[in-house]
Formats: sequence, C-alpha cells, structure tokens
Amino acid sequence: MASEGSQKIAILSVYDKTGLLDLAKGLIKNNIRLLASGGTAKLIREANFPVDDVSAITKAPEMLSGRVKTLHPAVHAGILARDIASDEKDLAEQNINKVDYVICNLYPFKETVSKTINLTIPEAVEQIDIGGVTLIRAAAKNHTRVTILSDPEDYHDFLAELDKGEVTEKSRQLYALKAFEHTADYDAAISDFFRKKYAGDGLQQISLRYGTNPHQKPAAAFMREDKLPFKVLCGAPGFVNLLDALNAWPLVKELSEALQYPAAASFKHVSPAGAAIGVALNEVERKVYMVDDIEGIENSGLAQAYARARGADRMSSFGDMIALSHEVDLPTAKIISREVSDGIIAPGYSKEALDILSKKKGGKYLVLQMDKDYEPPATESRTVFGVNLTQHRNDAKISPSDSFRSILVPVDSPPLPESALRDMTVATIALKFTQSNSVCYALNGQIIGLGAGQQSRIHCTRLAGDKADGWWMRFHERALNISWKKGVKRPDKSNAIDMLCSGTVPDSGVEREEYEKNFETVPPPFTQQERKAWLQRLSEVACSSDAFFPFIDNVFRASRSGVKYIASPVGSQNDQAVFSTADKLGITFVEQNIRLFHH
Ligand SMILES: NC(=O)c1ncn([C@@H]2O[C@H](COP(=O)(O)O)[C@@H](O)[C@H]2O)c1NC=O
Repeated sequence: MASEGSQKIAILSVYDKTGLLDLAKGLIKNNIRLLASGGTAKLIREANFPVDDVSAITKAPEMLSGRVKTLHPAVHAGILARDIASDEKDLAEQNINKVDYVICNLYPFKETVSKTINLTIPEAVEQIDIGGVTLIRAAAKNHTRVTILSDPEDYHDFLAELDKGEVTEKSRQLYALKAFEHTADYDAAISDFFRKKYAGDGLQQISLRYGTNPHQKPAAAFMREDKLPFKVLCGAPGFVNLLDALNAWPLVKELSEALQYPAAASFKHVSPAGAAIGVALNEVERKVYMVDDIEGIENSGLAQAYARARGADRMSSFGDMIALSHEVDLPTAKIISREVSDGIIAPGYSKEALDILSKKKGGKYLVLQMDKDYEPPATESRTVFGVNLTQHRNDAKISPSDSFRSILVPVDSPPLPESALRDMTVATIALKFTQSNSVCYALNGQIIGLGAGQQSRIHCTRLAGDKADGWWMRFHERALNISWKKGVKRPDKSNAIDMLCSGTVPDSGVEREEYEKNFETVPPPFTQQERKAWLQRLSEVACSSDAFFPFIDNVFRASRSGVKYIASPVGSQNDQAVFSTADKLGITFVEQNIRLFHH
C-alpha cells in the first residue's frame, strides 16, 4: 500500500512503550503516516490514532511467535534507500515507499539477565532482539536522510524540532550515534551472557573471588574475542592478584629479554617490592637472602633471580605475587615453598616444582601459567567512575644499548661500565611497572631500594634511599651473625632484622620485650658512627627516576646511598642545577628520554 503523494512515513516498533502515544499524536499532527509492529500498532489504535500494521507493506504476517515481524525488504529497502536515481528506480520497480523516521527500542535482554534468577539459555535466547536491532542499524546507517529514535527520552525534543519544520542534520547525527552505541551495548550484553555460559570456565572468562576488597562482588576477568593468556593451575585468583600478576609478568619478560638473564619480580599492591636478574649470588648474599641452604641454587639462574628479588625488601615482599621469566625449577620452588606468598605467574613449571607449589597454603596457593608468546593489543582502556579512558599501551622498550646513550655529566665521561648499564636497565624497567611517582636504586642486577606511589619526588628518592640503606645494613656482620632463639619464624626474623638495620629498635617497654624474644643474645643497636661508617662503603649504585628531578635535593639524597649513576628524563627548569650537583658529587648523569609514569 503506497503512501499518498509525498506523505512521510514513520515505522514504530517499541518494547518500552513509554511516551508512545504522545509521540504518535505529534507525528500525526505533522501529517506523518504511521506503520507499526503488532503490539505497538495495537496500543496506538486503541488510542484512536490512525496506524497501519507493518504487514500492510510487507504483505506477510508476523510469524514464529514474533521472531519475524519487520524483517522484510519492503521495510528495509524503504529505510536504506538513498536519494539517488538507482535507489529510486529500485524502489519504484518494487512499489516500495521511503521510510523517513524509525522509532524502535529493544527487548530487555540486559534487564532480564540481571533480574531473573536461574535464567535458562532458551529463555535468554528469546530476549535477543533481531528485527529491532536491524531496524535501528539500518536507520542509523542511513542517517543522512532517516531519523532514528532509540530512546523515549528523545521524543520530546524530536517533536519540538519537527513542529518547527524539520529534524536538523546535527540531531539526526546525534540520534544515529546514540543508536549505534545502543546496539553495541546490547550486543556486548549478549556476548557477556554467552561468554559466561560457554567460556566462563577460565577459557575466556574467569570469576574472581572478589574485587579490590571482599565486599566488591561480583568480580571477573575476561577477554573479548580471545582466550585468556593464562591458565589457573592451582588456587583461585582475586582482583589484586591479577593486577599484580599482569604487571609483574611483562616486567620480568622485558627484563629477561633486555639483559638475557632469567628474571624475577616480587609484587605487592601493584608495585615491585623487588625485581632482579639471575646474577650469581656470593656466599654472603645467600646468607642475607636466607637461601644458603637451598640445594642446587648455584646452578639455577631463576632461583638466584628470585632470591635477589625477594631479598631486596623482605618486609614488603611478605605475601607477594611472584613473576618468573622462565619455567620454574626445583630450587626456585623450594625457596618459594617456605616464604609467605600469595601466588606465582610463570610460563611453565617442572613437575617437581608444581608438586611443591600446589601443596602450598593447604593447596590454595595461586599458580598461573602464562602464555609467553602473548602480546597485548596496542590500545588499552579502563573505566574509572563510569568514564572510559583509553590510551596507547606503554610499549616503549628500555634496553642497555639504546636507553642510556646520552651522558650529560661529567662532560668527558668514559663509556658506562657494563654493570652500570645493567643496573640502570633493571631500575628503569622496574619503574615502568611501578605506581608513580617512583625512584629506584639498583646494584648487582637487582633492585635494592624502591620508592613507589609518592606524590612528591623527593619522598620517593628518600624512601628508595632509606630502603637501599636498610638493605646494605643487612650485610653488616652484626646483622649476619645474629644468634636466633630456636623456632623463630622467617617473617619474625625479617621484622627483627629490619628494626635493627633501620635503627628503630625500641629502648624499653612491651615492644622491646617482644623484640628481645627473638634472640639468644640481643644484638646491640648500631651507633650513629657505626651506621655512617658502614653506609659509606655502599658504592656503584645506579638510580633511575620515572620523570625528571625538579630539585637538587634528590641528587644529594641519592649520593648519600652510594649512587654513582643516575638515569632520568630531563626537562625541569632546574635541569642545569641538577646536572651540576651530580657533577660536583662525582655522579654520572644520563638522560633516559622516556617518561615512565605508571598508574
Ligand atoms: N523479529 C522482528 O522482525 C522484529 N521487529 C521488531 N522487533 C521488536 O519487537 C518489539 C516490538 O514489538 P510489538 O510492537 O509487537 O510490541 C520491539 O522491541 C522491536 O525491537 C522484532 N522482534 C525481534 O526480533
């Protein structure tokens, strides 16, 4: 049934019938012919407004219990036709009229899925709107001519515009954009439902114990269009476990590739407590890192890397998430088995290592196997307070050969020694995966002090420096030769050593009594002179900063903890003062030209 002359046509097919009658009234007032699907037409007709059924133009009844209502060339050619001769010819040959307005909203898939307990797959399937999505997409595609209204909230403004004459191009564009967002969100809800049903066993989606905190439920991790790049071999991950694992893994991967050594990281609260490559440990280091009894450690680069990473700051590593660059072997698993730790991510596990790890924490230790070839997409995004943020991933590469070429002071500096390049690389790659602001001190292929997540740079530099000092004090013979009471646990030993080395031993009272309980013979605290004399022996330390040093105080502080090399971006108003302070203190200052904020 052709429309009279140039009368415009609107197709209406709405599940949510809010505002429908006011809209119908407004359209009719503007001499627009209404065509509507079954339920929509019925409501309009009952209000005594003139309306034709869509079947009047399709010449086909609604069928399959509503699965096919508006899916017909008479409808879609009418919507999709452009104002061009070939389209006009095609329409004329088939006796089809152009459609000018489409008003459609969809079956409530999202609401049904979220509100119905034990919804079956067949029930959910019936909530998948096909014809409506097709109407919306067709009209939105042809928005240069057609107006698509997919939200009852827009009826009022639309009618106001129509009453003034015509819907403007800008409005049609914004309605089309909303329509595309709407169908994209609708399809995302459908794929979310089926991902959970068909690939929610860890293949493409995994339920998490909870979010950042136990009251933040439900929580999940998932991939769109791909498998998850890790398998859960043991335990059940929480949200923070995965934040740690997915920051720690790329750190060790990059570190290992950059320096051609096995690499390890010990993460807590999405920053490394330690990170290292597998430089051979000497006897004293093995003792300080509490691994002198681990059989076969001298033959395992990976075990030595983890001993260094865990040994950097044993207090912060308590309950860590571990990342290892290579298949986990027996000596590494033995070290981990007796430390308090939350989980591990690595590309593989020897059988003996997996046997040990999967018995940890009463069988609840989290063991993730990472696909070592996985490459994330170039763009990453997240939602914060309902706002989507998107950016190019930080895929800048840090390497000993390219990142530290520009020596600013001293002017006549000889080339940097290999060890300095190595340690700068360790410190700088660690910063790339540390919450900003961040400053890192490294020596012997490992972090020795890291200041993370401070708002002021000097506080990072001090924090990292104080940690480096504490690390070095642990090598003093007094800390090495402590006679422990029998049965003192490893974490208690670490706490007591930390108190002794940081100079925070209480003088008296209950805290002092608790402290003394650890020892056969209580070690005397370090005097100021002893501390000063020992710290003066710390040298050749490399320091890296994730952004420029705004003031010279940072250089002074770094120098007090044996820093001989600084790598940092430049660009501060105080650059010259910073460089000349480094020069005066005998520090080699290297421009590392990539800012590495991480959040
Ligand atoms: N199958 C079809 O051809 C079809 N065409 C439109 N719909 C939907 O049917 C609903 C309106 O139906 P009714 O007018 O009968 O109340 C709308 O949500 C619309 O999106 C359809 N339903 C499902 O796909």
